[in-house]
This record gives sequence, C-alpha cells and structure tokens, in this order.
Amino acid sequence: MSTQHPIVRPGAQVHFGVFFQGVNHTTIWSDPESGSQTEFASFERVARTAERGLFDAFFLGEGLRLRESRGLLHDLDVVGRPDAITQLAALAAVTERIGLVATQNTTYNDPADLARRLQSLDVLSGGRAAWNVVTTDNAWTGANFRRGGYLDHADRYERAAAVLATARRIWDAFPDAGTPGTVARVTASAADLRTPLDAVIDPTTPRSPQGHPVIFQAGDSPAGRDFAAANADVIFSAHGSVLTDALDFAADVRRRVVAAGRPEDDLKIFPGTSIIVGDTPDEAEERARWVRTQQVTPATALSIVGNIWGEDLSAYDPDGPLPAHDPVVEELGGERGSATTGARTREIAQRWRAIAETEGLSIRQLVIRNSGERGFVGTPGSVAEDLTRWVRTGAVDGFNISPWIVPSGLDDIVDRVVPELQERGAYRTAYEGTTLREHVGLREPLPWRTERRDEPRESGARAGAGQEGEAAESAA
Ligand SMILES: Cc1cc2nc3c(=O)[nH]c(=O)nc-3n(C[C@H](O)[C@H](O)[C@H](O)COP(=O)(O)O)c2cc1C
Repeated sequence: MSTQHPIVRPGAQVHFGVFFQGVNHTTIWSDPESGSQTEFASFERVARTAERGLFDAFFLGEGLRLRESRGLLHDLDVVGRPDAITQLAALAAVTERIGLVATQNTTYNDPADLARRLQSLDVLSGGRAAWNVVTTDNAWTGANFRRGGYLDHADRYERAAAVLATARRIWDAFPDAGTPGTVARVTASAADLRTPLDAVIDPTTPRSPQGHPVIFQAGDSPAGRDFAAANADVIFSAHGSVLTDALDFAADVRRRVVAAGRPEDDLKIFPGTSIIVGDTPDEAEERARWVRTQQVTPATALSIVGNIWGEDLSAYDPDGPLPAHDPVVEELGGERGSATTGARTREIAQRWRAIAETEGLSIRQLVIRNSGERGFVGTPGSVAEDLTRWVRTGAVDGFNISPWIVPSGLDDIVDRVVPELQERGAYRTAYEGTTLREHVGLREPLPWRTERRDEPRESGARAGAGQEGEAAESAA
C-alpha cells in the first residue's frame, strides 16, 4: 500500500470491531472447520476472542431474508442466526466489556419497540449497546414483514430521521435516577409516510451508564452520509480496501459533519474489511487466494455478474468470458440488495471488460479478483503497519473485521496482529472504560449537547427536546 499520504494523527490508535453480515457469502460456512450459523457457541467463542483482543465492539448486521436475483437465491447465503438484539443480550451475559452493536432497520420497525429493546440491551449490558441504523435497500425485507409499501430512497431517510429522533426522545423522557416525578410522555415525530409515527408513547426503560445506545449508521449515498453526519456517532462504510478511496470518503464525510454543526472528529469512521495473515507474504497471498475461491463459487460469480447485467446469467459458463453484450439495465436497482444501488451498470461493465481482457480472466476469475480488493493481506507485522497508517493518515478511526471463518477467524488477528499493533503503540493494552461510548472515544449523546446549547436542561425534563428531532429531519 502507498506510503505517500501524510501522517496527520501521529499518536492515533487502531480500533477494532468484529462484524457479521446478516446473510452473506463472506464467511465460509462450508469448510469442515466452520462452526454453525445458528448455534450460540459459535458467536460466544468469537465474542470472547474479540474481548480478549480488546475490541471495541461485536457487531451484527441484519438480513431478514435470503438474497435473490430474479427469483434465484444466492447459493452460498445462509440464514438462521437468532435475532440480533436477543443474540447480543445473551452475549452480554458471557462478556464484560466489549460493545454490542445491533443492526435494526427503520423502514419496517416502529420507534417505540426499537427504543425499548435497544435501551433494554444497553441497561442489561451496563452501557455497551449500539444501534446500527439502516434503511434497508430491498423490498423483499418488507415482504417478510408483510408491510409491502417499499419506500422511495429519500422517504426512507426521512423516516429514519423521524424514527431515530423519536427513539432518542423516548430514551430521554425517563426521569433521571433519583429524580422524583412522573414519566413524561413523548409525542413521536410525525412523518407523512405510510406507517404513521405520530403516536403518544410512554417511555419504559431507564438510561444506561452511557446514556443512550451509541448510534452507528450504514448507508453510502449522499443522503445516507448526510444522515450519518447529522445523527450518528460511527459511520460503518464499505471504504475499507483502498487507502486513497478511504481518504476521499473521510474528507467528504467530515465536510458533511462540519456542515451539520459538529466537530469534524465527532463521527468516527469504521469501514468493513477483512484481514488475512501468514508467516510470509507468499503464504498470506496463497491463503487469501484460497479464501476468495471458497467465497466465490461458480454460481456466486454468475449471480454477481448477473446483477450488473440485469439478467439471469446462470446458463453462462463461469469459466468463460463476460457477456459480449451490454447490461440490459441502466442502473443497479434497489431490489438487488447492493450498497452500489444506483451505480451505472454500463460503466461497471466497461471497467470489468477492460480488466478481464487485459488480464485474460474468466467470469469467475474476475469476480475473485474484484473480491481481492476487500482487505489486508500480509504478515502480522506488515498488516499492523498498514492498519496504523490508515488510522494515522486520518482515513479511518477503526475497522470492522468480518472473519472469513467462524469461530476461529479472529484467532490470528488477536494473537498475532494485535501484539504487533501494541508494540507500535497503536493499540490499547487494556480497556480504559466500561462502556462502548468510552471504548470508541465518543462524547456524550448528541441530543444532550444540542439541548444544552439551545436551552439549559432541567433535571428529568429531557422529554420533548424538539430541536434535535427537527435538526435531524431537516438534514435527512
Ligand atoms: C457498509 C454497509 C453495511 C450495510 N449493512 C446493512 C445491514 O446489515 N442490513 C440492512 O438492512 N442494510 C444494510 N445496509 C444497507 C443500507 O441500509 C442502505 O439501505 C443501503 O446502503 C442504501 O442506502 P444508501 O443509498 O444511502 O447507501 C448496509 C449498507 C452499507 C453501505
């Protein structure tokens, strides 16, 4: 990786989270060494390993339905993992410090229910919970919820802001500990969407040691980035492979954070990535090649390319060339379940064809090559150098690592990469706090600061702090 980028944060430390997608083909479940997607023991072992490695967080994505393209399911996708909040509550009982991040979508959930369940996790875990706020990029999730009514992109973010603002008011409406008085009622933000939000809600759960659950956000469009800039503590991005791309993303996001009236370091950047190490660079490369080959079966390769071309390519030869014709759709549509929704398919096809022709690659080889751009491969020392450089050039604050095998996939990172980082003074040697907010290095919850700036807060009267809701809504 390039060394030309200036070090702007010389003492900055690397932070880690471990991330599991809801349904995915990143984890190689077919390997004989692999544990079960459904058994608690798999996740307990990973969480304990991550805590031994002093990770900030254990983070569950959410995929409530198998992914599909034109009726064909992705062949490697697995489901069956218990609900994220329930799973994290169980993990809270067998861990002590590590943060617990639950992805929950705002399109198909209601704020009173979400606020109560997330705050319960926060209280039960002693202030270790976070909510990864997503809008969900596909209609089939809605079908699972029997909601139908998939919202337009802009409406989804408008609803997300209203749901989050309402949840925050519910959290703050509970009286401070030791404050006598009745619980204040919350009028939810009205949002003129298909699911009305304008109910009156009674808060039912007290605050935790960290006040509110920490807010993560995953969404990459300009609207998604603005939503994070106005509302989130951590942005979970897909920009975790190429340093120049990560630096561009960081500069863009920080501009948006400042425009939202916040200090630029207020939103922490944690991209998803993967780490594969070996004793020598060659051994690491060989392992990485094997992992990618397992992750990209012939059917997966055809399905990924079929998404771009907008048609069923399952009859194509995965060991043959890309289709000779152009994609039949102009843009990647929302129903395809991809964070690249809206991307111009013909531009992608042109780029892929040029690579395939120059390097002489088949369909499957091309997809394997592309997936190789997702992460860090090398010796423990060289990977530690790269990760430290990413943090100290200001590209990221930390990384959400997706293990390629469960439950042993973090062992090398905790036992070999973390010590290398610690030797470089680039990683904590003990947890300094007890809450997730402290691990990540966050300030107090955003609404408390907004409220204090705008009007002095009276004890027990956080309910109806309308400015935060309005700011969030106008920024969405
Ligand atoms: C890195 C990343 C991770 C995501 N993880 C999830 C997830 O676990 N569950 C989900 O429903 N959506 C997830 N999403 C999708 C977002 O919810 C969002 O719907 C999608 O990215 C479209 O919004 P955008 O155009 O702002 O990116 C993720 C998006 C990104 C970029």
